[in-house]
Amino acid sequence: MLKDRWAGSWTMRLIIKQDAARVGDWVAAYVAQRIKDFNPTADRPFVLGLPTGSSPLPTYKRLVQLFKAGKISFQHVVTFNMDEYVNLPKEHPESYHTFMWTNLFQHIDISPGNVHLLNGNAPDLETECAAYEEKIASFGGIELFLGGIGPDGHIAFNEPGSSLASHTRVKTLAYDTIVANSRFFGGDMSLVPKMALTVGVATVMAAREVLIIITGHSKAYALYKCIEEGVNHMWTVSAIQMHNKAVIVCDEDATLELKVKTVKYFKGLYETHERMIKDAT
Ligand SMILES: N[C@@H]1[C@@H](O)[C@H](O)[C@@H](COP(=O)(O)O)O[C@@H]1O
Repeated sequence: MLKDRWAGSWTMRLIIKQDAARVGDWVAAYVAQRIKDFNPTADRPFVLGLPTGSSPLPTYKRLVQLFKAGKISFQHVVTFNMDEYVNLPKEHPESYHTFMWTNLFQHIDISPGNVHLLNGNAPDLETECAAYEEKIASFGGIELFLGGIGPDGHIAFNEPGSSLASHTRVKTLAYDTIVANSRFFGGDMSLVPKMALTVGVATVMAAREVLIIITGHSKAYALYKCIEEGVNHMWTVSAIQMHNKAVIVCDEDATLELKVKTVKYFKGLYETHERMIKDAT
C-alpha cells in the first residue's frame, strides 16, 4: 500500500533536513528511487525536469555518485531544463548548457539526444519556446520536475507578477535576480543577461510531480510566503499549493521565517510517514 512513497499526496510535503548536503542526499535518493520504480525503457522513458543554480548542486553531486556506484542509470531518462539566458553563447561558462554538462550530464550515462535545453540564441525565440512545449508534450509530459527558487520566490525565471498560467516564453529578468546572479559574473551586473527563456509556472505545475529544493537563510522569507501565505503571483513558487503531488525539501536555515508550529507540523508528518513505510516493509 505504501510502495508509493507519496501516500500523502494531495497534501504538500515539506521535508526538512539539517543542511544543504543532506537535502542533496535525500533528493538524489528520491529521484533514483522514482526512476527505478518507473522502470523506464527506450519507448517509455522517465521524463525529468531539471533546474540550475547552487541549490541543486549537492543533488547532482550525489546522483553522479549513485551512478558511479552502479545504483542508477540514466539511459532511458529524458531531461528538460527549466531555463536559459538569452544571447549568452552556449559555451559560455555561465550558460545553463555549460552548467548542466559540467555538473551532471558529462558524468552520467544519459544520451545527449535525450537532453533538452532551451536555446537562448535561437533566431526566433518565440518559436523556440513553442517548440519546447511541443517537445515536452510529445513525451507525454514531465514525470518529475525538480526546481529551485530565487530569494524573491521565483521558480525557473518566472519573476514576481508572472502569470501562474504561464507557459514557456521569453522573460525579462527582475532587478533582484540580476543582482543575485551577478555573483556568477564576477559581481558585475552589466555582464548578467537581462533576458532569459523559461518554462512557465503552468509548465512546471503540469508535471505529475513537483519537487522544489530550498536551502539557505536567503530563501527563508520566500519559503514562508510559499507555505504560510496564499497562492500569489508575486511569489510564483506558491503555485505549488495547487499541485496534487508536491514536495519541498529544505534545510534548517530556510525554515527561519516559519512558525515553530509549522515546522513541527511538517516534521511530525514526515516522521509518521517514514515510520509507516518502515512498518510496511
Ligand atoms: N533561473 C534560476 C532559477 O531556476 C534558480 O532556482 C535560481 C536560484 O539559484 P540558486 O539555487 O543558485 O540560489 O537561480 C536562477 O534565477
